[in-house]
Amino acid sequence: MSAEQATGSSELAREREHVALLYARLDELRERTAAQLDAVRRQEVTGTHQNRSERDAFATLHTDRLAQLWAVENGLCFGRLDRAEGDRLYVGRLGLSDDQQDQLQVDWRTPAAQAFYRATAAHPEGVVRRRHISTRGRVVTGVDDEVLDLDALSEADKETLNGEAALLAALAARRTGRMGDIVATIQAEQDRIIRDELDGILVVQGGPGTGKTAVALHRAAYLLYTYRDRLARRGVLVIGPNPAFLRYIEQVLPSLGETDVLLTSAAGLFPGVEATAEDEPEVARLKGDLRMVDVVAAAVRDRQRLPRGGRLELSVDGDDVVLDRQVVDRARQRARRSRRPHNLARRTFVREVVAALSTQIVAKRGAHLLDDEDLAEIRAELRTDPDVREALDGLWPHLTPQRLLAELYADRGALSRACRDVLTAEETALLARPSGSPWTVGDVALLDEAAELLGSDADPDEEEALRREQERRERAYAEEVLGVLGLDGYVSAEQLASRYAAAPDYLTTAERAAGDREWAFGHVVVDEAQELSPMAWRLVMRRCPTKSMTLVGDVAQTAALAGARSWQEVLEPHAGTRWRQAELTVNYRTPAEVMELANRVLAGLAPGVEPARAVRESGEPPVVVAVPAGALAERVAVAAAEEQALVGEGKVAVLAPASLLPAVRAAVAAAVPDAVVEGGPKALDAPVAVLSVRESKGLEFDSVVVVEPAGLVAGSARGTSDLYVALTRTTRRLTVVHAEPLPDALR
Ligand SMILES: Nc1ncnc2c1ncn2[C@@H]1O[C@H](COP(=O)(O)OP(=O)(O)OP(=O)(O)O)[C@@H](O)[C@H]1O
Repeated sequence: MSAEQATGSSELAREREHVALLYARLDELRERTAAQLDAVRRQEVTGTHQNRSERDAFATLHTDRLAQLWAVENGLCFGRLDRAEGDRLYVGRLGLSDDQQDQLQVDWRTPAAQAFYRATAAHPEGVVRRRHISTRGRVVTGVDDEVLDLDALSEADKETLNGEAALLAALAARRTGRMGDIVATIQAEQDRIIRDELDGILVVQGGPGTGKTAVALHRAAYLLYTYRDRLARRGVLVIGPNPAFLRYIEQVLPSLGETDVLLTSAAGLFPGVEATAEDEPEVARLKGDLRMVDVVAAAVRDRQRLPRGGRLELSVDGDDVVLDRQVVDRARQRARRSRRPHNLARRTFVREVVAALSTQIVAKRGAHLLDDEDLAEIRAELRTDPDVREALDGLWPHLTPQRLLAELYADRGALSRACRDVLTAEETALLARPSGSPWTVGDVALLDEAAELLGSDADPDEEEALRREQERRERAYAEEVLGVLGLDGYVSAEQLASRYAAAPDYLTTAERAAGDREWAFGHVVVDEAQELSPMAWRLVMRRCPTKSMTLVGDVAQTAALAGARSWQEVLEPHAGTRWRQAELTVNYRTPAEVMELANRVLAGLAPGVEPARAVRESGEPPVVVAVPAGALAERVAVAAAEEQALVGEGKVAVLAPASLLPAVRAAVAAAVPDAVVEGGPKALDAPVAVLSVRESKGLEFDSVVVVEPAGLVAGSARGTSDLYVALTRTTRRLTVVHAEPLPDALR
C-alpha cells in the first residue's frame, strides 16, 4: 500500500465514522417522532372541538416530520467544507444536531452551505477544501476533494487529496426512468438560480440538458425551506408538460424532504376536469389564442336571452301571466349592469322577473285584498313554480363552465354567434364537435376563463339553502356542547359555532389547493414553460396573484403552435418589463459528439441562440443508417434491439414522426418482447419505449433511435424544434435511421 492510499483509506475511515454517527442520530429522531405520533394518536378522541383540532394538527406535524426523516435515507450526508477558520461543516439533506445542540451537519439549503456549491479557487468564500462524500446505502464508498486554497492547506492535509470529480460520476450513471436529485453536485450557475429571491417572476432560459428541470425542483425545495412561513400555508404549484413527465420528476421533491407541493400538468389545472384528449395542432393553436377571451365572453352573453317569439305565457297556480320581451330585457339590463359574474347576476335577473310577474298576479287578485305577507308568499310561489323555473332557465340559465363550453361546441348556431366578428368561418368550424366529446388540454384554459365570467359553481339558491342548513347544524351542535360543559351563559352558541366554522381542516396544503380553483399559491414553478399558450398563461397568472414565479424553458424547443417564441412576448401582457431572466449554459446530459450534430439544427432554428456547452464526451459518435423506404420500420426495430443489448439495464427510446408511429410501434413490438410502444407513464419503466417527440419532452434515455428526421421536420410547423428535441434526449448513444434524404443540417 502506498502512502497516498494509506491516507486515502484513513480519510475514508474517518468519514465512515462520522456518517455512521449521523445515521444513528437519524434513527434516534425517527424513533422519537414515531413515539410522539403514537402518543398523540392514542389520546382520547373526546373533548372539545378545539382539543380535537389541536390533536389533529400535532398528528399532521409529526407525520410530516416522519415522512421527511424517511425521505433523506439515501445520501443523507454528501459533503464537507473545511473552512479557513479551521472548522469543518458537513452538508447534507437535512440539518442534524445532537442532544447538546452541537451541529452534526447543516441542511444544503442553509446560507452556510452555499459555499459548498459556489466556492471556486478564484473566489474561495473562506473554504480551504471541499470534500464530496459518496455513499451506497449507509456506507461511505469514496471521498473526493477539491482544494480551493492551496496556501491554507497544511503539509499533512495536502497529502490527503483524492481525485475524481463527483459530478462526472453522477452524469455517467445509467438512467433509471426517474429523475434523481442533484443536491450533491449542484453547479455554481445553477445554485445562483436556486437561491434567487422569492419575489417576482424569474425566467430561466437554457438549452437542452442544462438542468432546468433539476434547478426548478431544487429551487422549490429551497424556497419552501427558506420562506417556510410564507409558503407552507399557500403551497407551491409545479406545472409540467404531461403525466409521464410528472411521473419522471415526482420523486425528486419528496427526496428533498418537501411534501407541500402540488405537481400537475396543464391538463389538470382545472379542478374536477381531467383533460385526456389532444386537439389537432391547428385547433390547439386557436384555443390558445387570446381572441378566445372574446369568444368565451360572447358565449356567456349569448346565454342571457330574450323570449323567443317575443313573449312567454305561463300559468302560475291558476293565474295566467305573461313574460314579454320588454320585461325580460329590463331584467337583463339590470342584471348585466350589476357587473357581477353570470351566475351571481342571475339573482338580480330572477328578482326582477319575479317582481314583474308578481305585479301581474297582484293586479289580478286585487291589490287591496293583499298584505305584505301575501305578497311575499306570491313571490316564493313564483320562484318555485316549475313553469317559471323552466322559463328562467331558458332565459338566464345557471351555468357551469363545463356546460357552457360543451353546449357551445355542440351547437353550430351558438358557436357562430359567439365567434362572429372575432374568428373567421373556417376557424369557427374548427371548434365544432359533438356533445359528449372528452375534454382536451386546450379546453382547460377556456374552462377557467368561463369560470371567471360565470362565478361560483353552485346554484345560488342551493348554496344559500346549504349554508343555512350548515349553520343550523353548527348551532345545534354548539348548544349541545354548551349544555354538556355547563358553559351556558359564559359563551353563546353563536360564538362557539363560529369558532367551529373557522377551524382548519386537516388536509395538507397541496390537497386543499388541488380541489380549489380559486386557491392562490405562494409560488408557481412552470417547467417547459415555452409550451404554454397565451390563454394558458392567463390561467397560470390567476393561480398566483402575487406573481412569485419561476418559469423554466427553452424557446428553441417550442413544439406547440401557440407556444412561445420569446419570453418578452409571453410576459408582456402580465408583467410588462417587471421580470428577470437567468441563463443556464452547460449541458449535463448530451455528450459533445451528439451536440455537434444537434447544434447544426439549432443554428437553422434559432440563429441568435448560443448553444449550451456539453460538459463531457462519450467517445461514441452518432450512427446514421440509410435504408430503402420499405425497410424503415424493420431496421428501426433491429436498431432498438441492438441498443437494448448494448445499454443493458439502461433505457432506450425510439422517437418517430407521428405518421410513422403505427408502423414503427408494430415492428418494435414484434422484435423486442418487453418494449412499451405507447406513450404515458408506463413508458418510463420500459427498457425500450416508442414515443412521439412530444411524449419524450423533458425526458432522457441512455440510447435514442431517431426515426426519419425529414419526417419530423415536415410533421408540423415547429418540426425543426421537434428534431432538435429528439436529438438531445440521449445521455450516451444516438442512432439516426432514415429512408428519405436527411435534412440539410444533418448531412
Ligand atoms: N449539477 C448537476 N449534477 C448532476 N446532474 C445534473 C446536474 N445538473 C443537471 N444534471 C442532470 O442533467 C440531466 C438534464 O437535466 P434536466 O432534465 O433538468 O435538463 P433540462 O434543462 O430540463 O433539459 P430539457 O430542456 O432538455 O428537458 C439530468 O439527468 C440531470 O439530473
